[in-house]
Amino acid sequence: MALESLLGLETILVLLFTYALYNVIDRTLMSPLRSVPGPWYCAISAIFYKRHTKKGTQLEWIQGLHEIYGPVVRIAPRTVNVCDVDAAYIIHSSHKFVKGQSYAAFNFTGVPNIFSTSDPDVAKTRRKLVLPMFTRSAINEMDEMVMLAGIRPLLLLLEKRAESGSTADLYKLFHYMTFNVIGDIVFGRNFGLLKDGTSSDNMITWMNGMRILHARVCAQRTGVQLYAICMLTSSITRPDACSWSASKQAIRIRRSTENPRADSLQRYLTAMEEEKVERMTDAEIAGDMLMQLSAGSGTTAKCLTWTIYLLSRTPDVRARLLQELQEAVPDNGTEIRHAMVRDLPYLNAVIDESLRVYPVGSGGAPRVVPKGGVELCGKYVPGGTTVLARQYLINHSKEIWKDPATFRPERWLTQDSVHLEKMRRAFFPFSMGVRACVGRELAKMEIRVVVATLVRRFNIEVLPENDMTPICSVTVLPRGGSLVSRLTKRTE
Ligand code: HEM
Repeated sequence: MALESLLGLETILVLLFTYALYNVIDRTLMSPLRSVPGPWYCAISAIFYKRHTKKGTQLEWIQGLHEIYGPVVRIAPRTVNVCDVDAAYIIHSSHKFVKGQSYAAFNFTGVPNIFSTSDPDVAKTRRKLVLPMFTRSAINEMDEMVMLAGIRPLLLLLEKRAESGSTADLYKLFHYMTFNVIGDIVFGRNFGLLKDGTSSDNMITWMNGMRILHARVCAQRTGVQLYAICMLTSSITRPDACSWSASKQAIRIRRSTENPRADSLQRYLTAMEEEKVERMTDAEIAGDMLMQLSAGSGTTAKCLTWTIYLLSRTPDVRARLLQELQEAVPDNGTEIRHAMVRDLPYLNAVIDESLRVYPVGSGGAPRVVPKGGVELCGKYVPGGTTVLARQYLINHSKEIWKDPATFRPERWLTQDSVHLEKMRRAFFPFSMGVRACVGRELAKMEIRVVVATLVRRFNIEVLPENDMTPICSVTVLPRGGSLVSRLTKRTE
């Protein structure tokens, strides 16, 4: 009888209740994070954070929490978000705060790459190899390759659409263009995606590989472990395998080529020799190559999408930009090259302002607090806690920016040098410090030339059918996933 009651439903309920109570006390009253403010339910469970992450609404949700609780908020039992520039510098400027476990989702070839590694030594070595790929001088030398693979075919296609009066989904075409560019300079193969807006070179398989990556990252972030089981099926892993074998093939071909051209892949292989990095496997090299494709395509394409969208909503800004471009490139038929527009102040202000309003790389950048903990904005955050200093939230902080939601490029041209310095310090859309973006110069080059060319050559009407509500996944993107527009050629 006694045994029966011991194993009975009541006992199980009591045990469950005790366990739940223990967890609640452990995560609230006993937790070393107890002094960090935040809603009580976030201290107990990560489910609320995960739900918003899954829906893509975490940025506005966390923004709301900061308005209530201040610059440091506990958003999950072991996760803290900070909306403070000094705290962001503490987190990102040294290798002490390593990347968290969630980055393992980017291990395309089964081993860590430049982006996913949490080992500071590996990160330092890989950055030494990758940085020469995208320096200013490297970009200048690759100018013609970028034009040939991406920008010229895009322009040709858009001119055809303008002539025929049909619409163009710029969101899709910008992705094709950025894929083409990385394909050419990193893999030595032109995907030819913009020939007729469709795929050659088995592009659909490549794209699927990227989509799978995206799903894998989301699954990891939202805790859907079941996804891992699906990943075991060969039909799903095939595109990954395809991208990997294509990368290995590119390395093999390059190594047997006698006079290779000076592209990104070649700069990487040369840096390997110069740095005497001998023990890297093909999987590691292929991982770094695929990382460029993943990090360098969607981000740039989305920044282009947001910039064209924002310009379509602000005729005054568009008119001022056009005037600057007409002065810089008087003949409408001239092909715009990077050197012609690189230093145009208003064009650069437009791009910076677009990256301020929609910092596309603001998906997270979580870091782990080192042993011994850290003080952020006067709050002690213990070692092992995941911390995030999201650029989107800092970019929309009323303490730094006047009318933060308004797209106003003029703010970057202010004569108030103190205020300008404050804005510049708070502005890090390419991240900052030891793990900052290595592809920034390439991205800026593509964005400058494409925005300048499109605004100089066309009148662009963005159709109202596009759902441009920003959502946050790995990047900040429009919910509708399109920018269907009608282009007409400008005559002067
Ligand atoms: C508008 C375009 C771009 C934006 C906004 C952007 C933004 C960022 C951000 C915020 C990070 C830090 C992410 C983190 O720590 O989790 C990052 C890292 C990185 N980006 Fe970019 N990126 C852009 C374009 C590119 C391009 C064109 C490439 C290369 C082709 C590239 C390659 C990388 C790599 C390899 C890293 C990892 C660096 C490291 O961990 O050491 N990105 N980027």
